[in-house]
Amino acid sequence: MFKKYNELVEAKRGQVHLGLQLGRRPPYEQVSYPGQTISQTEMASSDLYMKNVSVEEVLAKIRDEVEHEGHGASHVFVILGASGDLAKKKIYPTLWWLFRDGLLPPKTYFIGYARTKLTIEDVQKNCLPYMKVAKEDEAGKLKEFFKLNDYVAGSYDQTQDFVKLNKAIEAKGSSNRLFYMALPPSVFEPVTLNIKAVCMSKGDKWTRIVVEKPFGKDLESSNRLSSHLSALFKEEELYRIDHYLGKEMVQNLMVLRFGNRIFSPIWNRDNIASIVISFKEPFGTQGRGGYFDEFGILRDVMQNHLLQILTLVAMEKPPSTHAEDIRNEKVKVLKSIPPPDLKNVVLGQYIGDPKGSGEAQLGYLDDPTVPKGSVTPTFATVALFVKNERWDGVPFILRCGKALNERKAEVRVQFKDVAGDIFPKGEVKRNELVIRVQPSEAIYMKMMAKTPGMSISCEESELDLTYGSRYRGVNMPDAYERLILDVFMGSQIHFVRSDELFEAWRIFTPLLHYIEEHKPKPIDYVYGSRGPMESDELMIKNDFRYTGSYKWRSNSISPFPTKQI
Ligand SMILES: NC(=O)C1=CN([C@@H]2O[C@H](COP(=O)(O)OP(=O)(O)OC[C@H]3O[C@@H](n4cnc5c(N)ncnc54)[C@H](OP(=O)(O)O)[C@@H]3O)[C@@H](O)[C@H]2O)C=CC1
Ligand SMILES: O=C1O[C@H](COP(=O)(O)O)[C@@H](O)[C@H](O)[C@H]1O
Repeated sequence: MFKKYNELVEAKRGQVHLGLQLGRRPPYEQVSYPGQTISQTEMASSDLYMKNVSVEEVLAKIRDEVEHEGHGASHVFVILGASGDLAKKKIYPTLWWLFRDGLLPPKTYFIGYARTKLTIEDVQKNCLPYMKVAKEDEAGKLKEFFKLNDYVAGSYDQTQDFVKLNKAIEAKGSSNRLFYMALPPSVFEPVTLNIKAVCMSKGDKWTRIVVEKPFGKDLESSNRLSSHLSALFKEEELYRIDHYLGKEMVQNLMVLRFGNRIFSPIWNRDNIASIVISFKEPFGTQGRGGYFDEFGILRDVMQNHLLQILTLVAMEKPPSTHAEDIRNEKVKVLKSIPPPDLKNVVLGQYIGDPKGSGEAQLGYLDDPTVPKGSVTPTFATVALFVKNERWDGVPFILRCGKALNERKAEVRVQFKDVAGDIFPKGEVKRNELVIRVQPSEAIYMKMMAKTPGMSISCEESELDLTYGSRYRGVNMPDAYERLILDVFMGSQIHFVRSDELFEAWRIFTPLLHYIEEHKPKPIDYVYGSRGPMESDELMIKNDFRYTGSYKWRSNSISPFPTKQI
């Protein structure tokens, strides 16, 4: 296990071009240059990097760590809200997968903390259904994992309970500390205050705080939370998770755009007509309408996941792949986006499908946890504009909804019509580059090709990079696995910085306040449909053409019959 973690650290260190900041990277000697200062690309841990320390100091620190290897823990991961839904469905399973695959640093311990009095056996029982344990092969390893777990029951606002938690952490020895806030936002403030007061790591060990969304409800509440957190912690100690940034195809956007010569010259308003970024889910609120109703689809998905994807699609090339360079570019894009005009907004709410079965028969308002007559949107399409030289006039259409016809998240870049078309009218269709985030990751470029054979007409075809066939058997880690590992390693590339958050709320707050004040009735759409027709109309108005003529033939079936010779 130890070996594997080191291999990963080494592999990541090899990717200096990916700008990863490592929490720890033995052995340093191979890459150090005595007398020189650690530079951005010769990174050590982010905290060391921030202090711009010399190589000699880094070496001394590493030697010290190696000397004390035998004693104490290296890391303690604290799950706050350990009795909750996120903890059992995502955080514990993710820690288990990382542990099972030998990707965690050696001597990592886990401590659950929540008000409910639980034993480790209870925690294990709660999480087991989500941990995907291969029964015979992994039973021993699972035992090992839970042996490294502890649980402390305590309140969120009593400092003496956090003193108890601190004692449990200290019992593991001197360690780096990660606190994962799997908690409702209502207790963020007392919990972070108590961590700062009594649970911070000592000496040269670091503390990192992972914060889950929602990061506020609007610009004002988000700013309040940001000021609270920044008064307690340094920005490099804060990891704001947007789990879409951990998805393979979202991470791939940087490589696709900046690692290919073919895209950069056409990635602009001269060539692109519109860009659609979609999120669709085929189920409704599933009895969690009470929670959802407070936020609605704009806060739940659009203001964070879709806007984050937009920034990666629209940003300029950063000077390097260092986290701060990337996040600077993302912020610049956000600063260029004015709040949406109401004429570019369609809001919907699902109603039951009388012909459907089970949950599909129930509309949003039939959920007993949803307040009567709620006008909270469960679907939204919003066209945004990036007012800069590259994108002026190009609509970025963000579209998301619950209880739709399929599960899908994708980016669809639609190019302009061919100028001076010489083919029969209507035959040539627009090119489209589709980046499918989920399910079944794929990138395909819809393009025109001559119809094979004697024909001289053209037809729609594709360049197809379907991951399932191109990368057969490759393990695709879950978004949380990548992101939690990044926290261990001190890489903030895939985390949201406070100024990104500020801009994201600045863009959406006027619309959110309008909805709260004026309560416009969302358009009904039937459970299991594509959403309101008005959304398609808004897309047409914003220069997205859907022809419905494209037919994809799976690449596993050859359309050409093999000739018998
Ligand atoms: N490598 C691969 O795996 C490949 C897979 N394919 C698959 O082939 C299928 C077709 O691909 P695709 O490009 O992308 O085909 P189309 O251009 O035919 O469809 C594009 C999308 O347009 C949307 N749409 C449907 N009706 C309307 C409408 N009236 N107005 C506006 N939009 C509409 C649909 O999405 P929505 O309902 O979300 O609006 C649809 O998915 C897909 O299932 C795709 O995944 C294609 C190529 C390669
Ligand atoms: O953040 C959220 O995301 C999920 C969808 O995540 P996915 O990885 O399954 O696509 C969504 O269901 C939830 O409402 C939202 O809060």
